[in-house]
Amino acid sequence: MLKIKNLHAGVENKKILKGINLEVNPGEVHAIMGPNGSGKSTLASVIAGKEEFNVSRGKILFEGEDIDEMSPEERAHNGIFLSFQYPVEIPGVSVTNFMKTAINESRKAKGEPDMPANQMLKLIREKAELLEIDRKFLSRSLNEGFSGGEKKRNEIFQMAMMQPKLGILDETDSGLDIDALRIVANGVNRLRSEDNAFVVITHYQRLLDYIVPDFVHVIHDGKIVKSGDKELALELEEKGYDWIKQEAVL
Ligand SMILES: Nc1ncnc2c1ncn2[C@@H]1O[C@H](COP(=O)(O)OP(=O)(O)OP(=O)(O)O)[C@@H](O)[C@H]1O
Repeated sequence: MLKIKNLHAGVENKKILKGINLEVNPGEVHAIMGPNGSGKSTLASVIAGKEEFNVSRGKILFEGEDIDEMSPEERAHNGIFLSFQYPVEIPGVSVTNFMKTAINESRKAKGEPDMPANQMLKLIREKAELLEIDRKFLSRSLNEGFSGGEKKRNEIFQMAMMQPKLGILDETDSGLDIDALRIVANGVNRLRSEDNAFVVITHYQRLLDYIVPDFVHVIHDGKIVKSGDKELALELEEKGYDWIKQEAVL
């Protein structure tokens, strides 16, 4: 689904990613960990197409297609979802209405008609139930006065509604408490299927007790320096990152 080959990217004169290789197949969950400032969020942003970053070398293929020229919106319409890409607060626009607009925009971009109202309602009900979201929450103004946990719930609800092929969750600086951790983990677990894939960027080994990843990768200084399974996350929890940094130098 996603193939990243020798990706080099940065901002202006600063090189941040220095040769990332990563392959994500349908049905897989990949966790990305690594010390502060190693390039994790940048990787998420570059996959999503955020314009402040430049790709200087390498390629990102999504379903076999080079996405370099695609705008963030086109990438989203093609099935790439990045959490918190649009953390906007819109007074007077409910969570539900925002989602209706987002879904119909995406359909319009693909040349499809608006989703019929009854189908939309069914989808909203189904996803709200799946994620145990209270009806009252759906009528609140988007992000206005949301607590950290409510923002997470909204984000996971957005992901559920958009039904992306690839969901990228950047949890590195989101200050997840135990409830938010469960919201994210349950959301991913319930949405996981053989047809979609998730990349979860996190500092929280604990999150990976709930979402069991197929692969764990460690980024250091813009490169993936170690990959393994969930045991690697436990090892990192125990030993920290120094041994990995030393291995990377050797
Ligand atoms: N827009 C930007 N302009 C300048 N430097 C940036 C920008 N975005 C990221 N960087 C720098 O690139 C490096 C990698 O940042 P990034 O946010 O990708 O790291 P991270 O691994 O996600 O870190 P953390 O774990 O602290 O969230 C850092 O040195 C950061 O200061």
